[in-house]
Amino acid sequence: MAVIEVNNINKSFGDTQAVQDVSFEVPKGRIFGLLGPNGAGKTTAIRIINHILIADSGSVTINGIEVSSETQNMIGYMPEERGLYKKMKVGEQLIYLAQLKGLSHAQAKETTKYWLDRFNATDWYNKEIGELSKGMSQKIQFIATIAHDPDLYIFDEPFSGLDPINSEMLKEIVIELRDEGKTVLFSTHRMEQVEQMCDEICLFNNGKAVLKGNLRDIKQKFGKNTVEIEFEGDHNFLDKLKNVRINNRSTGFAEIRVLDGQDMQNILKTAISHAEVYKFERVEPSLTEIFISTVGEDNVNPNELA
Ligand SMILES: Nc1ncnc2c1ncn2[C@@H]1O[C@H](COP(=O)(O)OP(=O)(O)OP(=O)(O)O)[C@@H](O)[C@H]1O
Repeated sequence: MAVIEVNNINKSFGDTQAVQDVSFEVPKGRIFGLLGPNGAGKTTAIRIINHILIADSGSVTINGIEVSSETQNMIGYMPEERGLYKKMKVGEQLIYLAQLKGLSHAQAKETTKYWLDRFNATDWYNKEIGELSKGMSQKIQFIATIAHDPDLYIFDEPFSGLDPINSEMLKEIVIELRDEGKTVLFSTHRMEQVEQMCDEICLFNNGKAVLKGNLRDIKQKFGKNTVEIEFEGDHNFLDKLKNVRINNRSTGFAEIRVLDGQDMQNILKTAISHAEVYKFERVEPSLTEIFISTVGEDNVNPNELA
C-alpha cells in the first residue's frame, strides 16, 4: 500500500481551478517530488494532503486512512508560510514544538541539540528567532518539522531561501531520512534538485498532474535524444541548428534536444566547423526538457524553471 494516495482531487478558488482531477501515489521509503512552475497547484495539493484545505471532490488517504486531524499527527509538515514565534529563543521553541508532538522534555532537548549541531547551529540555541536571517530561521523550521521523528515528511519548497551550502546540507539530510526508510514528499520548481534527489515525481502544470512516475523510468522512456556539448569558440552556430531545442545554454556549454528529422552527426559537423569541441555526448534529457516536451513550449515560462 502506498503511504499517500491521492485520488482525483479537485479544488477551486472562485474561478481559479487550482487542482484539477489530480491523482498520484507516494510509495513508502521514497523521495517524491511535486514539481511545477509558480501557481501550478503544488501548495494547494499539499494543503489538501495535510487536511488544511478540503478538496471539492476526490479523496486522499495516509496509510489507508482518509485524511483528518488524526492523519495530521502522522506527518512532519513544513508549510510554505513559515510560522515561528519571533520572540522565543531557538532552543526553547524547538523543545516546546517537539513536546507538542509528544516527546518528553528530555527527549525534546536531546533531539534539539542533536539537530542544531547537525546544522552547525549550536550557537543559536539562546538566540531569538527574530534575530535570525531568513535562511537561518528556515533551518530552524526544518528542525521543528523533523525533530519528533515521524515516518512521513511533507516539505513545501524546503530549499527556498537557502544558500548552496545549506541546500546541500538539507539535501543530504532528506536523502538520509529516505535511507532510514522514511517517506518524503516535497514541492519545488527547481528541476535540478528533483533530478538529484527524487525517486518518484509528479509534474504539475496549470493545476493538472501532467506526468508522474518513477524518475528513472520516465527518463528512459524519453530516450537518449539529447546531446550535451562542451566547446570553445563562437557559440553562434547553436542558433543555426534546425529542428533542435536548446535548453541549458551557458558559455561553452549547451544541452540540445534533437527533434524529428535532425541528425546528431549534422550537429557535430556544424559544431566542429565553428568551434573547438571538447565533449559531444548523447544523454538522457534533463527534467527541464521533459517538462517542456510534456506541456509544450507555449505553456512554460522559462524563468519559472530553474
Ligand atoms: N487561498 C486562495 N485563494 C485564491 N486563490 C488561490 C488560493 N490559494 C491558491 N490560489 C490559486 O490557485 C493556483 C494554484 O496555487 P498554488 O499556491 O497551489 O500553486 P503552487 O504550485 O504551489 O505555486 P508556487 O510555486 O508559486 O507556490 C494559483 O492560481 C493561485 O493563485
